[in-house]
Amino acid sequence: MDPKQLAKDTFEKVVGRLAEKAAELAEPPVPGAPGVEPPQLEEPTEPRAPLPPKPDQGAPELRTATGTEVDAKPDARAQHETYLTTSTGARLRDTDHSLKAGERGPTLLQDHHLREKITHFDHERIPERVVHARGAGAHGVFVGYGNADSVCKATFLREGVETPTFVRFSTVLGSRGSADTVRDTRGFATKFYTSEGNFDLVGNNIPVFFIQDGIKFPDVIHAGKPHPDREIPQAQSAHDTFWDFVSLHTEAQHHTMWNMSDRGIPRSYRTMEGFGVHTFRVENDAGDTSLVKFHWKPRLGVHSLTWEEAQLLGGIDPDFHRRDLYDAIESGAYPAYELGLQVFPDNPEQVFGDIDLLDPTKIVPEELAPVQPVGLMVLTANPTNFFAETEQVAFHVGHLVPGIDATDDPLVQARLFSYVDTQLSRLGGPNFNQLPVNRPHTEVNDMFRDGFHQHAVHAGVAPYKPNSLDGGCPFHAGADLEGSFEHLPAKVAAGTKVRAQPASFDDHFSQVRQFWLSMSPVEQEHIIRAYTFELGKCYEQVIKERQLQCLANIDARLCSEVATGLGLPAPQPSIELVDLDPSPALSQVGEAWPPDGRMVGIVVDPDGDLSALSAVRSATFGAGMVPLLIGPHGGEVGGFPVQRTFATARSVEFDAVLLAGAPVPAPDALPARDAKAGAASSAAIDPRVVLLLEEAFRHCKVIGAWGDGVAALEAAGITEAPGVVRGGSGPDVLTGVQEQMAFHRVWERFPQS
Ligand code: HEM
Repeated sequence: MDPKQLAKDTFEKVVGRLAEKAAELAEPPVPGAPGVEPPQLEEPTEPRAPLPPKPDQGAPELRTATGTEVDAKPDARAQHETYLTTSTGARLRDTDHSLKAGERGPTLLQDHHLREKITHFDHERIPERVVHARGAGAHGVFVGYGNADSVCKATFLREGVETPTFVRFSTVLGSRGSADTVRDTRGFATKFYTSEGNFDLVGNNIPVFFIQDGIKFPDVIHAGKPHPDREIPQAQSAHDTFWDFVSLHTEAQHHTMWNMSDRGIPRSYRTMEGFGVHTFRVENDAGDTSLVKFHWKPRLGVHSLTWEEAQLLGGIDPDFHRRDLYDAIESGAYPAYELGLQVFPDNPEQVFGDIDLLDPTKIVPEELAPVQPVGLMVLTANPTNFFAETEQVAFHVGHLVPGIDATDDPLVQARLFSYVDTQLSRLGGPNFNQLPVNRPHTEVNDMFRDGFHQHAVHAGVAPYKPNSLDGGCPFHAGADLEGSFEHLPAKVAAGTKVRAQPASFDDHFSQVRQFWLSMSPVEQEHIIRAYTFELGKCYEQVIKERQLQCLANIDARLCSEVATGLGLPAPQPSIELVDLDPSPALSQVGEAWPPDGRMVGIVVDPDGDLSALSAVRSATFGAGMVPLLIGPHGGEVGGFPVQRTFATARSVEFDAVLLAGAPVPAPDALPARDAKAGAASSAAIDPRVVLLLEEAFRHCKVIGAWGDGVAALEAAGITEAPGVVRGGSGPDVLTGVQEQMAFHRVWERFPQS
């Protein structure tokens, strides 16, 4: 079957089932799901703010990752019952007043409820993750296509097998409360609750890593985190220690180049690729092994913010990515990602051509080894409780299932140690795999006993094997070993114990140059600006000069333009530059993508002509996009709910802006800016709308206007330009807008931001 059709059918199957489930539950239909009519127009559309408390949705196989007895038991504390209890179940009459000796007297030590309540509160926080502290999670389902069988016997990849998943997206450097849209790598960690135990694919949105050996992980993280004396800057790489590290450890240059590209500021978690980074070894039913790299490909394409958008969002909506993921799922615009494999023959050297597959600072270009789709994941439900799920989820690269094994990549080897070690202190003891979000959906019989937060009541007297007291010796004759996990037999290169790495790890620049040469002109421009900004924030001259030397070893123009921006001379390369073939797959520009789940802001004027509004909203829903009405005030306009007001809306939130009217400022509003020559007076249009349009235009978004909306466009100084669709009926304008949105931005209008 045509691979694109297979992905479409699988997506429609999963989403269609959710629509049926929604209908069964007599909930509002899921906008965007195939076959689902646009919602009742008088109903508020998503996202609402603030969202109401979540009702029990009664769909455990899709809603929760666990399906365990803990979830099944009603918990009075979570059910908003009519009475409260202590933690041991005694009913409380009053939780608002402490027990005192008289109304104005001192509080009594006897007040157990006061002490219990405050003590529990005092201990609510756990340590944040040492890296990737800021994150957002979602539940999903993965469906295998079956074509991976020829290389990998893992059951979750078999045709039609459905496996629940939990995904946590994250930034790396910032603390738990930091902003989402900073320039950084994004984590993309997936837990598959397979029938053979949990498989965790703990990846990033960048396919290479800063270091080649995990022993340097504390060093690179110390360099990226805030300076230890002042604890600034937060969630930034634009500071001396980061650039000191990456310019001294030139193996980091490849990852750094990806960070400086648009990949460092994704539009959304929904429009981000994911990479397992390391090479894994897989085995098929016949026992043949191959080497593979895992890729996640978002169904909506790979899209980024502009730098200015990212900065604005840091102030306007620091939760932008978290909110975007949550709202998209709530509104039925389910994020979907295809899992793909690059497959390489297993060979003793573990190389593919000239590329060392054990070096995590190298990619294998897709043009040399295509990414073959093997299944689709659809994120179908938000967590019910952030702490219980997103915060307590514990991923581990060692959570492998039969048919998949790690390789000798020295980075993954250190990771195999690090994750459980950090989780022991983060989650307060050794029993965190009993937490609902971490618990496998298979039976567990691990003979691990006791320890902090032990929830299981283990029966028996012989937690050791073999034994002759607890009825069985499963590892002896007759035991069912079918389907057990085994490390795949791979030859280990024998040698002397050394602290050293192979010579093949020494090339730190050729693939960085390849990335640079694969970018479109506008992407190259963004990269130059990013380096210039970041190095411009460094104080130490020697660090800037050393990084310029690295840039000279990547590309002369890149180096000279950044050097000009810094006011420094551009050095000559210290190595011979190698021109690898560019890899067009690395560029984000040029391909058309479906519009599903895109946010369309519609500016309305309560006093204007609203006749096309209903049809435009329906058509937007019908195309799988989310229309958000932007009005001068809250409440309703033309019978439709206003989701954003001129005070709360900024163009950065929208993928396209439509103008259904030309709202004038309120009579008592501050005077607007001067009218522009040759255009309608901007003073005639609410200045907040003018700002919205100016920004949308500057950020190269598609803009559409009809009726009076055209006058508003002109008031913002926007006339004929690529990506501006004006005139005709509202639905016609939407059709034109939708076609151009397929490319995410109007690239011809760059560079302007
Ligand atoms: C290819 C390189 C790497 C990738 C793709 C990667 C990815 C990730 C991701 C996605 C997370 C967040 C997991 C979550 O959402 O809970 C994470 C956390 C973490 N990583 Fe890595 N990482 C890499 C390298 C390393 C290395 C080399 C080490 C240490 C030797 C390391 C140690 C950690 C630790 C300690 C955490 C926090 C885990 C927790 O508290 O649960 N990582 N990593």
